[in-house]
Amino acid sequence: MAKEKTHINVVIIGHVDSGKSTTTGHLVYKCGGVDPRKIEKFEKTAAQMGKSSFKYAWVLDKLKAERERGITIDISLLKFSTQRFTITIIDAPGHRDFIKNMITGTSQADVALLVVSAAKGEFEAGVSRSGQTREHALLAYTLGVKQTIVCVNKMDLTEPPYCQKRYDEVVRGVGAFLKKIGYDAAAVPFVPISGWTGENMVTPTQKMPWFQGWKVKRSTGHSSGRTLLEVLDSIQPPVRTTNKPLRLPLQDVYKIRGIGTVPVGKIETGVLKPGMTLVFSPARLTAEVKSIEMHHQALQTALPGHNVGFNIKNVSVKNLRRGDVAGNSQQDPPTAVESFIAQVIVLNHPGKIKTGYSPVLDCHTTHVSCRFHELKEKLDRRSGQKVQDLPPILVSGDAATIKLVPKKPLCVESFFTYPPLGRFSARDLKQTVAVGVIKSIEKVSLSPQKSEASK
Ligand SMILES: Nc1nc2c(ncn2[C@@H]2O[C@H](COP(=O)(O)OP(=O)(O)OP(=O)(O)O)[C@@H](O)[C@H]2O)c(=O)[nH]1
Repeated sequence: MAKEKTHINVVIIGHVDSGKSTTTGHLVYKCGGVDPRKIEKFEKTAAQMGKSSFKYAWVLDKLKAERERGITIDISLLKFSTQRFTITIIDAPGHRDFIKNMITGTSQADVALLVVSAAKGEFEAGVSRSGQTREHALLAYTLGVKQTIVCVNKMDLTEPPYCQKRYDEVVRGVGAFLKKIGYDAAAVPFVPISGWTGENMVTPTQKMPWFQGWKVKRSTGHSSGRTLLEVLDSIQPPVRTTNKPLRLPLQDVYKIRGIGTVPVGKIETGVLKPGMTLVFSPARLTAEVKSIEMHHQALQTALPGHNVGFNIKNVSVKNLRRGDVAGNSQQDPPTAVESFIAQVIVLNHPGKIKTGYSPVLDCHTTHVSCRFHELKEKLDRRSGQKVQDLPPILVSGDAATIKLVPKKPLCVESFFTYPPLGRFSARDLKQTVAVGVIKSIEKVSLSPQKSEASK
């Protein structure tokens, strides 16, 4: 039996219309992740509607519609295999509520594929102050997505087509702000492609002889790739924490005909098995796991990194929601927090931040408004050393230790104990105003409610 390939979650991010859906749909199609008959059907329908350029983008949307009809219990929409990995493309968020969905999807990812258009004016729009290219890269970094690959897309639309000068210009622009955010620019590969024509996606292109591949620095030495597929295959397998207690932030909860309540999400730490009794926090519910599925296959042991759907007994779908965290009732079960202490960096807030400020915090899959209860100390941004006790205000660029109090029930963890549940970004005025790492939590001292049946 062939050794099972490592499982990797990839989230596709980038400015509106940069080509995320087209590139994703075309890549999965070329890697055999989509039934060719489906593409033919999409091609015919798209042509009839005069939208033939949308045929690959529809792959994503149609499969999403399938899922929403409740005919599958896992969220992993698109799966395909490369030489080394089984890759799940995490739900590419639609237009509505984009940032929230993008953050939730990103918080589940091991790798971010940042799609940047090289077409005239489109790159510039994406990196402008109102553009999403920069904000998405910042959110991916903050939410702990360790590896990023930049697809320089729409190379067929540069002037002249497949122009090296334009590619170099985009690489310089994006590399500069990735470095500013904190990425090790030498470890971020760039790949010129056309998501529409398929150039340089899975086979080397003749149209860009000037591109001989990208050497990336890895802890295991250097690896390189020329096509998008080769670069995806060169990523560093993520370190999975199986030796910690279970933490599974819910991405969504479905009611599946003939099965019952099915929460879905990515296992961040620990393992999930049928028969386990779970605690859900802050819902304060307990329930037994009946079955687990990933990519339509039943699992007896689900591991960190796995995007799973699992069926639970005696809990109604309306009592659980995105942002609840599942854990093992026998091993450090998750609980809600009264408050938590975090190290926060203020990014681009137009005014002055004082005690009482209450932005929305995005942490793992949850979005909850939290009050800046006490500005405990101002820190030197580089060294982290204290420079002032109880600063009266904070402005852009300041770093501080802050006590935060959630305005609604919230389950988060210290970064040291459970890293994926211990980092957050704060949003206000429709932009990311701060990022933070949780140093300690004060737990709510309540025992979890029994499941409905045992009441
Ligand atoms: N010529 C050309 N057009 C492309 C390419 N990639 C995408 N497009 C077109 O650009 C438009 C937007 O593509 P999408 O894939 O929907 O972009 P997106 O980033 O998913 O868009 P949103 O989900 O709305 O943010 C469509 O008309 C695509 O056909 C490309 O490589 N070359």
